[in-house]
Formats: sequence, structure tokens, C-alpha cells
Amino acid sequence: MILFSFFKNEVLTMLGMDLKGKKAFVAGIGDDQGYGWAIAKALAEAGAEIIVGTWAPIYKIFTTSWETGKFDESRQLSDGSLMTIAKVYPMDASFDTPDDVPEEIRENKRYKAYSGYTLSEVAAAVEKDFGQIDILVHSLANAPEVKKPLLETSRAGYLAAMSSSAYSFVSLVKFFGPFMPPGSSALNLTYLASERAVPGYGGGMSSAKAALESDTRTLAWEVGRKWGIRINAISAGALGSRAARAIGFIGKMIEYAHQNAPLSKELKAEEVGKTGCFLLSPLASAITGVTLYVDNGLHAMGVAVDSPSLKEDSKEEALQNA
Ligand SMILES: NC(=O)c1ccc[n+]([C@@H]2O[C@H](COP(=O)([O-])OP(=O)(O)OC[C@H]3O[C@@H](n4cnc5c(N)ncnc54)[C@H](O)[C@@H]3O)[C@@H](O)[C@H]2O)c1
Repeated sequence: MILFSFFKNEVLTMLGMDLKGKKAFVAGIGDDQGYGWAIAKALAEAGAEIIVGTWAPIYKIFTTSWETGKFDESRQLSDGSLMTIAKVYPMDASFDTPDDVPEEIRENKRYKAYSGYTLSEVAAAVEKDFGQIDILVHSLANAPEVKKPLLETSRAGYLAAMSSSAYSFVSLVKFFGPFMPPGSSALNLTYLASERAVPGYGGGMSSAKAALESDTRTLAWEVGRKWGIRINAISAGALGSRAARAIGFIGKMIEYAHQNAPLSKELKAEEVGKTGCFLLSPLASAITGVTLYVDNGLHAMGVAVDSPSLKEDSKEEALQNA
């Protein structure tokens, strides 16, 4: 085991993937199933110190599950040790300052026990506790009307999706950027529905992802020049995370990808985790403003090869041949 871990570290160092001494803030971990967790784990594997931001309403369940060992199996790193988290902050990415928090949220029983969960406050607390951050990950999204088609989405629902799923990234970068040294890097997670119609991905989420990708390019320019920070996005394929299960049709999307992507295999969260780690590491030092697909190649397809219309014995052909 020791020998293996020695070689692993040698190879990682050789590739410039040694993130020892680097501090990563990962926003959007609520369990061990999602992309945020997978990215955190890959970063930990490369030696980074992990700091987490968890949505305030699920902070308690996440920290309790962590403390009672529910995630121990998922925490296993390749050298046999367990991933550690230096600190978990309750946060809500829909709010920038305490003045933004409506009374009914402040008084809500899922929030009442916490304070300091707006983005400016979380950033100030992280700076106070850790001094600087080298790696920033935004792995969160929310749309109260995600199950409604765009046409049936209310203005409030659409703006809420934009606020917590797209502007939240701008805001995170705005508040964390000042204490991220040159050469630091930020990453967000997006989805193909930003550029192709994906029925079922509603509530303004497709619009929010389009905004997020556009902001990735614009922020890359702005913070590249201002602070020397890189900004990238991963357009990830379908994964049965907690958030995705809430949308409802994730099982079908996973099956669809399996049937129609160039690589007909399961997409593992860890594959997105490793790509994220690469983009966030010095290995990607000249990459910024990019949206990189990690989806078994599904984005490259122009047709669904399992469509009945493409079958040789399709109804139309059967009629023509009759
Ligand atoms: N699962 C997929 O199929 C898929 C595909 C492409 C992109 N993505 C993106 O990956 C990212 C991570 O999602 P996931 O699917 O891994 O699910 P997930 O459930 O692991 O992560 C989403 C997280 O967002 C948090 N969150 C929601 N609202 C928040 C708020 N206002 N403030 C702070 N945190 C909030 C949730 O608590 C949750 O922890 C999202 O941006 C999602 O859109 C997911």
C-alpha cells in the first residue's frame, strides 16, 4: 500500500497534479452522490485541503451523516485514508448580503439556527479562517419550477432559477476572487440543455445554464485580467444525484445516453471529478473560458440512434414496402 501510494504521488507530481498546500472551497455538497462530492474527492486525492459550503437547509443532515460515518465508504481515497473536510459552512447562494434575506427565510425553521450564510458573509468567514483559496468550485443549482415547461414557468420561478443557479457563480467569484492568488482557478457545472432543447429540463434551468456558460467566458476575461484567475465549466452528462432525481426524468436520460452516446457506458461522477481536478490544477494553466463536455460524447450526436424512425423496419418503410 505504501509503495503504491508512493508511485501514485510520484506520478501526480510529475504531471503537475500535486495540489498539496492548495485550499479548495467546494460549494454545493449535500451528500456523497453528486458532482461536488466527486470533484472534492479528486482534489483531495491530489492533496488539496477541502472546505465545503452546504445549503443551509440541509447543513444539519449533511454534517450529522458525516459525523456518524454514513459517508465513510465514499470517503476512501486510493491510499486507504479517508478524505477529510477542514470545515463545512452553511450557505445559501441565492443571497449576497444579510439585507437580501427575506424575513420568512430568516425565520424559517430550516434557517433559524444559522447566521452568516449569505455569500459575502461565507467568503469573509473563509478568508478569516483560511487566509486564501486557490480553488473554487460551484456545483449547485436550484429551480422551484423545474418540473414545469418553460412556457408555463412564472417570472418569479424563472428569476429564482437564474439567481441560485447562474448569478450565484458570478457572486461567488466576486466575493472569493479578492483572496484567490494569481494562478487560482474556478469551475462550475453546466448541462447540454443550455444549447439544445431537452424536454423536461424546465423552470428556466435551461436558460440559467446558458447564462452560466456565457458568464464563464465573460468572467474568464474579467478576472483573468483583474486577478489572474482561470474560469471554466464542465458540461456534464446525466447522473442520478439528489438534485437530478428531484427533476424526475433522470433515469430515462441516463438510459438515453447509454443508448445514444458514442461511449455506451455508465457515466461515473468520478470521471467528472477527475476532469474537474485537471481543469483546476496547474496542468490546465492555459485553459480558461472553456466549457468542456464530460458526457461520454453525447453532445456530439445529431440523431438519437435508438429512435424508432431510424429502425429498418420502421412503420413508414413497412407501409412503403407493402
Ligand atoms: N446530475 C446531473 O445529471 C447533472 C448534469 C449536468 C450538470 N449538473 C450540475 O451539477 C451541479 C451539481 O448537481 P448534482 O446533480 O451533482 O446534484 P447535488 O444534489 O449533488 O448538488 C446540488 C447541490 O446544490 C445545493 N443547492 C441548491 N440550492 C442551493 C442554494 N440556494 N445555495 C446553496 N446550495 C444550494 C443542494 O443542496 C445540493 O447539495 C449542478 O450545477 C447541476 O446542475 C448535474
